[in-house]
Amino acid sequence: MSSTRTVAIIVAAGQGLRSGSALPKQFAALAGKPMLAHSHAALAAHPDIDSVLVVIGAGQETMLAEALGDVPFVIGGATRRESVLSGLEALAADAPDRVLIHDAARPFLSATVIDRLIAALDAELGAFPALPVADTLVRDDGTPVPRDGLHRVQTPQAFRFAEVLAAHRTWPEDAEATDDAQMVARSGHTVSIVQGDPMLEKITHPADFSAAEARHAATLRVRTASGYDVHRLVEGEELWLGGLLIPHDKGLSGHSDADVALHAITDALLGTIADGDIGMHFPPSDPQWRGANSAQFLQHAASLIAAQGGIIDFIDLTIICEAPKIGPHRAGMRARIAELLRLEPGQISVKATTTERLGFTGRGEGIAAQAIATIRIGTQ
Ligand SMILES: Nc1ccn([C@@H]2O[C@H](COP(=O)(O)OP(=O)(O)OP(=O)(O)O)[C@@H](O)[C@H]2O)c(=O)n1
Ligand SMILES: C[C@](O)(CO)[C@H](O)COP(=O)(O)O
Repeated sequence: MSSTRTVAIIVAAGQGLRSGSALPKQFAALAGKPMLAHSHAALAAHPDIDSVLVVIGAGQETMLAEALGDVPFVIGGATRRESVLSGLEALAADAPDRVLIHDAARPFLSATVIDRLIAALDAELGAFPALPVADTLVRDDGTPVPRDGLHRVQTPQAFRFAEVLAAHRTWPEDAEATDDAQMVARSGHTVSIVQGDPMLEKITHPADFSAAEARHAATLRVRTASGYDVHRLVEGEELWLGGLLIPHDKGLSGHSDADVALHAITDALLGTIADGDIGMHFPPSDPQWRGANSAQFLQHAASLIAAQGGIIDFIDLTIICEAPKIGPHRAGMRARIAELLRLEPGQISVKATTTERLGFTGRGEGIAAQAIATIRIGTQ
């Protein structure tokens, strides 16, 4: 194990005014979680990064806690440069060897880019990712600007800690600097370029959100999983099925409301992320789930998928019973399940079959349900 200590700073103290977002953009939802949570997870999970410090604006503490829970943070300043300096100064008392400085506004950070930066730091004082300019460049009056050797600069930017701190501390107040690499370079140090990543595009304007969602969706892979459940039909119980209370002479019995259809879908969703089954998340032995509305089980499974950046594409549910007739309730079930999963009814299929009076369903002793869930999710 290396004795070199590397810390990451994420600057997230901006207001995101150009983004048109109701929340400061770094806390706005993107691909199922707050934008900041994406790069924080990537940095925190990297084996060469020892810790992550977030720099937020004054008054953004609650939004940070909602986005990431209890994580180390400091308060930044009125400009990006001031926010970076706040982060560096907070680390200075117990200075790491190396620091990566990253914009929260660049959410999709891969381990590969971090690897490239860390490798470059073995030989250089600093390194940053960049992409060559591919478009023709012109000035306002249409005069072409030669694009040879021009790059679009991204973050994280990686430095030996002492050098970047000194560059920030000595930077003239009135001098302009749009990133940290140019500050270190102007102190006379070599800062090298590593290959950037189109996924690291900065989110600045309103249209950047949908473009980022589309870039993220293109990286996802399809997964399917099935769920199956059975509950006993008894007299004296309400019948909850597919999220609806259905008039019937019997109801399903179980520890919760026994909505066998929602249970099958919940298990199918959990299956797509290989996260056990409904009994593991909501043990029948736990009294808090006695009589519980199964909608919360379904929504919990959906939230686990969203937390991994997954997208639910389709649910196919089959209810197996002799009675009640499902046809009259099909549209209501599709609408309710769609509402609970924040999908469109067109993404929910509800089918029903009898077993020709055979077996426990045929004798009306119970209802069975099976579901297949299809989602898209990242592979990392
Ligand atoms: N005072 C500031 C300003 C910006 N940033 C951070 O620097 C990154 C890049 O800045 P930018 O995209 O310009 O974000 P905002 O300043 O929030 O955007 P706007 O200028 O539209 O308000 C963002 O992660 C942002 O949160 C910061 O930490 N402190
Ligand atoms: C640091 C940066 O992301 C590198 O491209 C960029 O300079 C930030 O600029 P902003 O004007 O603070 O958004």
